Amino acid sequence: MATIARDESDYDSSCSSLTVPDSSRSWMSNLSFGSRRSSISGDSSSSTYSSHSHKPHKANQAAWEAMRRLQSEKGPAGLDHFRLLRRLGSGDIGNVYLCQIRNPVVGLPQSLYAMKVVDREALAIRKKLQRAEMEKEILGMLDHPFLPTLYAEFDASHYSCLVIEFCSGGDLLAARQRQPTKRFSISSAKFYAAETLLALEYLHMMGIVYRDLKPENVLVREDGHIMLTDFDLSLKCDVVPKLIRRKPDPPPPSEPNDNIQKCSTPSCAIPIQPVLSCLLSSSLKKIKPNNHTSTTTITAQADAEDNYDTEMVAEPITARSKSFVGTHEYLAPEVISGQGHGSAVDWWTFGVFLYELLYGKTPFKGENNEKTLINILKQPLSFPRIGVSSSKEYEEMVRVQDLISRLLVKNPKKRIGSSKGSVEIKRHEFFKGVNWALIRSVRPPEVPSDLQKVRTRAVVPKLSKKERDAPYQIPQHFDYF
Ligand SMILES: Nc1ncnc2c1ncn2[C@@H]1O[C@H](COP(=O)(O)OP(=O)(O)OP(=O)(O)O)[C@@H](O)[C@H]1O
Repeated sequence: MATIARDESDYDSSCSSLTVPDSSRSWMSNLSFGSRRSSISGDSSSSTYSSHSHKPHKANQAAWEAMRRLQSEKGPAGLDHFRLLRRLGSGDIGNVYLCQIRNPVVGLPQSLYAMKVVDREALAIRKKLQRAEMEKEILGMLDHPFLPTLYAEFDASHYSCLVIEFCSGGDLLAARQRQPTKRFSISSAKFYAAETLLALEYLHMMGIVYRDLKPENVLVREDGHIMLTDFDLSLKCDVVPKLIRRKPDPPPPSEPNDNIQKCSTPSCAIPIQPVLSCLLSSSLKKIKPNNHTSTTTITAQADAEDNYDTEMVAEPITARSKSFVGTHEYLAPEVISGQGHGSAVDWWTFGVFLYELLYGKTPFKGENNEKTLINILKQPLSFPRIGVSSSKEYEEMVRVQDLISRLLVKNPKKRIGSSKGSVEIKRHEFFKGVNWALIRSVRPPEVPSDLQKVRTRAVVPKLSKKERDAPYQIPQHFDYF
């Protein structure tokens, strides 16, 4: 599905992007689409770039160590330190290449990296340079098992190069299409959705609204775990983490699907106690999410004295944007209507994503993009009938449909996750039993086999020997226009 990119506005003062709104909203007539579902965007940013030199959870990685040693021995990384092996893919703002360090440090295994190369001059002409800048800034902030590590970034001529983690397993769209029924089993969908939810949770805690969730943007690592990629449509905002004290969950209702409009937040939740000032405060350092376990740890702490649970909520609820960004089939109603949107768009797209993983299609797809958008605004949610093989599977299906129904609520204020973020969603019955802290140690539904890797290699275009051996490898073939 094609990403849609429109120059409109992110107008909230708490956001790092401020541009002039496009009042014409004539996007329907001038979009172009490739084989991937493309995204729509219109962001800008003037924020400063954060350091990416400290990545605690990557500290033991050979790829990280090799890069660190390269830089300590040869100085700042540059294009001549890398050999580009093949093109992995292209998107709206750049090409991504598989690459290696040219003369690797002796004793360290040769690691593979992905290098995203964007042509700054071409992007400036297309007024998309700020999208690339935003992506670079966000990548520099990330340190999470399900998000990419930025190993190095440098400019070469008018190209900007980002060296990030390479995922050998392709994306979740391709993985879904490889399934005999073109859809995942409930347990596989739960696994991928749970890891994706943790990635979104971390992003929201960092004040980043992702805005372009779709299976194409969820890559599969060599070990079968996921990596959410592509941040050029993301919105960066301030976030105020809070600790909430709430009574433990009541026993589950007998009919989980009986009232989809009912808020999943237990009515016994007590008022929010703001205890943390902002992301930059020193107090936050104690809880800054270096990985997905930190939230869980805090959430699990029970207040033994009065029987309340304490949980941390860091949802950027004040984020506001009027940009028309995303991918048609995944757009939230509030994005289409242009009324202004915030972090709840990610929970809408999470619902569409879960639906697509399970049913092999998105819920509101029409004959064309215009009809899709009308369906998103007007059509009630419905689920196709699919066969289940046991009563346990049937119950799982009821639970997941209930969760999707709560995510795909057209009014963003009534959508699950809109006020407390991921904690509300993680608490839903569908995810009961998921070990959030240890999910990265769970065996994934598929671990990309060697055969798959060979297949991937066969379909990505190879660079010529001359191109591979040339000392400077500034790519010549950007298909921007
Ligand atoms: N880390 C990675 N490992 C393997 N392949 C990757 C990696 N990053 C990107 N790719 C491949 O490159 C393609 C383009 O990358 P990406 O989506 O980041 O580009 P983009 O220009 O931002 O795209 P979009 O038009 O969606 O904004 C992806 O579809 C994917 O196939």
